[in-house]
Amino acid sequence: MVGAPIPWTKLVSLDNIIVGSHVWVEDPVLAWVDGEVFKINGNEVHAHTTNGKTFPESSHMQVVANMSKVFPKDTEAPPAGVDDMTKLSYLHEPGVLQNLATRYELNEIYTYTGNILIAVNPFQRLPHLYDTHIMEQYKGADFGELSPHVFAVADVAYRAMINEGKSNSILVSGESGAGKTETTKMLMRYLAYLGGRSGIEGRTVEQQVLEVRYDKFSFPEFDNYRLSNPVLEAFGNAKTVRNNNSRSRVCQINDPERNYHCFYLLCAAPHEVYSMHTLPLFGMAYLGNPQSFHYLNQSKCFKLDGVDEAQEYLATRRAMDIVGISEQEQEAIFRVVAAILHIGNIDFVKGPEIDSSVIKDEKSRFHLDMAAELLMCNVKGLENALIKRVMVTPEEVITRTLDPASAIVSRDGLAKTLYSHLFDWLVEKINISIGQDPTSKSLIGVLDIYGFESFKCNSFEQLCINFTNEKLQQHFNQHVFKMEQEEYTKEEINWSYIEFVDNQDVLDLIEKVSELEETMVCIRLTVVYGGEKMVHINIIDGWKLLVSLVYSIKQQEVDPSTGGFSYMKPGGIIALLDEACMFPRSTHETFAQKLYQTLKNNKRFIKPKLSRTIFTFCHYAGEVTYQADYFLDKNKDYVVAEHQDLLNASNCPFVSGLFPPLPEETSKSSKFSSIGSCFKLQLQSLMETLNSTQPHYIRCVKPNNVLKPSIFENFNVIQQLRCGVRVLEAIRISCAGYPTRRTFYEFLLRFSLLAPEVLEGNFDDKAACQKILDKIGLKGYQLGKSKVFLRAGQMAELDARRAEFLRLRQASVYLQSLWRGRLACKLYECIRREAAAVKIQKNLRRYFARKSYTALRMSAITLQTGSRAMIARNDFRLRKQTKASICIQVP
Ligand SMILES: Nc1ncnc2c1ncn2[C@@H]1O[C@H](COP(=O)(O)OP(=O)(O)OP(=O)(O)O)[C@@H](O)[C@H]1O
Repeated sequence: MVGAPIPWTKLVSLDNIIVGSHVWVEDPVLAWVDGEVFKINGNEVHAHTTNGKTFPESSHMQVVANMSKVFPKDTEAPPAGVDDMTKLSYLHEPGVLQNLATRYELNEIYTYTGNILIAVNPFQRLPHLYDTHIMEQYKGADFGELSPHVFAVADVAYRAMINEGKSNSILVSGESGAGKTETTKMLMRYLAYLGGRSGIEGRTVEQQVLEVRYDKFSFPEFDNYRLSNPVLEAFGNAKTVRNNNSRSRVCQINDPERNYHCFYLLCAAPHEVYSMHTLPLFGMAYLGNPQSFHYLNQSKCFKLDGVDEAQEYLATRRAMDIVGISEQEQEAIFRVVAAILHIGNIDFVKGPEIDSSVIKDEKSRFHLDMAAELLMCNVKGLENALIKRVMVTPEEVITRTLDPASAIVSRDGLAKTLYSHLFDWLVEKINISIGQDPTSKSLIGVLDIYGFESFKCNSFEQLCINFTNEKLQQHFNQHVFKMEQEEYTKEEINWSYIEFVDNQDVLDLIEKVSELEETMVCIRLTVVYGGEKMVHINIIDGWKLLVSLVYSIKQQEVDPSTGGFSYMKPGGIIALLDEACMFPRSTHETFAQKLYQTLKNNKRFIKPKLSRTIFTFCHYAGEVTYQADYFLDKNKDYVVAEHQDLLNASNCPFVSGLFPPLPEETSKSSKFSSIGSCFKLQLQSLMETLNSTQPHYIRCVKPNNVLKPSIFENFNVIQQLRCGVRVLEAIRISCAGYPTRRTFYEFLLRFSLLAPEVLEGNFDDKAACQKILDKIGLKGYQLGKSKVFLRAGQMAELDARRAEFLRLRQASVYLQSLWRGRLACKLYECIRREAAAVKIQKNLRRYFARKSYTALRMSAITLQTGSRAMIARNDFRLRKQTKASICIQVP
């Protein structure tokens, strides 16, 4: 189901933002800052934000934001973040950003969004993440059981291939420097580890795996394929700047770019190599200083920091040996490379006839001779192929001369043709050498592809790259949508009304074919125009689109904007471009006019005011303005018949093999084949391959532009999440359905306080969840087999209710505590008084007790004293009487 893009504001219900809510609000410096709402005035939300960076002197500030720009914050999110974005209570941009930033700070560079892996470039080696011990842990582990990792993705793909015999693909994307190549290497290494090391034909599995197939995108001009193999790297990679607006790199480069590495490698090749590989002509390929070649000295950048080109040359030769390129073939390859550089140094001056040219001087002639010798072709033939053209008309064969400017175009055309055929040969050779097992029914494809591009100046290359990304975006949308559906099916919930955003309209704008092309495989039309006969043959043949034009019409009579084919209803830009390319009088201006005229009512097409050659496409990732200036030249991939004949007749079997004779019909009539159409077909084929596989997505994110560790630039990352990495797109799709899922247990843990009675006695988790949701009166949610599925915004609603409940509880607890305090105070007063009374009583009692005791004691003592005195006196009297009687007796 297709619908309009869903704005974020709709995805998270805003009704639940109330005073006291914790929220995210937009910030000009940090993108998003968190805060607490203290006032709501209509649509205005007033919040205290924590914004140390904007106002370092005060950690708190107030902001007023529009309700639509305020998102709820999960105050209960784990401090270390969550390893899967779908575990976030609120799936929105600030939440996702915060989670990635938190994890990045802890060197947790991988995070899942469902099955998609997000890899944030650490810009520092983290060897502990990739050692054999870790590989062993991920081997066979369930997805999601261990921390997110590239190994987990590779493992799933590998298991699916081994256990179910399914083909799998892993799509790695991200902008330049985001870590795609590193990620791809890790994937390859892990797959090689899983595959063991039982080498086939003496090569290890790792060696074989690390040589990637590149049969789908074989235009070296486009940097949209990744080259892990050193051979392809040398021939298909060049140093580029981000704002790469150059034309085909072989003939023209911009400072500070470089041409393809192989040119510099050959210039730096050590002398002894030539003598070691002493094949007759190889010594001639010695080039010396790159500065002396026109194709290299247009830029002042000749060397790459830290790269020893002589060593690289030897490494490339060794890699060529490994992929089975013979010594003779290697020699021929480098002869062609050298010849291209010599061809670039051939200059022309005006010849004696009108509109003719001749070789400029002795120096140019030297380079002409060198080129002819290296290509092993006739020197006069080469000269003629550069300065003359043969016109074949039904009536006669006319030879016409070229002026110096046209001769230079012809020269550069020859150089480009040579290079592109050489590159195609290498791709083919390497693919054969990898040698897929013909009996194998399944594969794992790793696609490392350039991300969406939008520069100041965007040309045909950017259109092709963005076209690719539109295609992959559609594939991604459909895949994520499918995954969602699968989850819903698994949980047995109803999902019929889920919508997602489709970009088919942008794809139509680019690739839609004209109505005639759509319906016919072979069309032959004859139009009488200006009294002359014009035949347009359009053949769609499997993967190859050959557009042939045979005309004997007086060229000036053709309307350049329509080319006379006004009856053919054109489709998208590629069809319009092909049409323009077929007419000699088309210019970039007439092409742009045609676009304005044909696409003026298209919602995705904008004609900037006052512009004559600029047009804007509204891509899924944003608007991109293209300059039509070089579109026609860049789209034409024609092999000039003279060049074709010359090189086919070369005495070098390798060179002549690069230019096999063309089929009879084509050789006569076909001069132009469209890069755009070819690209479209290759892309179609790639999509078919991808559609036959189970895809896995890895999205690489570049956290900063200074390429340093521990720096997380919020705006930079948001931009990538929105456009390049498309994580937010996945989230959007997910938000269109039931973005929040919680297992019954998790749900009860969080929300049972809203209906504590459901937990009394023995209870069933699902029934308890149902009771809670019924009590709250939520509509539109679904209960699956193990999870509660909530619509966008419902989590916020539940949280708001929970927060309200918690606030009420908090308030009543506060009141209770206040009253308890007062009661306690009163009680204390009583106790204090009682204690005082008891103390007084005690003291009095003691006093009286003491007093009576003392009196009693004194009485007793008095009594004791009296009685003791009486006894003593009696005793004394007795003794005295006794003594007296003795005295009386004695005398
Ligand atoms: N997982 C990683 N661990 C450590 N460093 C990394 C990792 N990923 C990327 N890097 C660092 O980032 C740099 C750029 O990464 P890489 O070359 O893979 O980017 P890319 O996306 O392929 O860029 P381009 O498209 O320009 O080729 C690497 O040279 C490396 O220093």
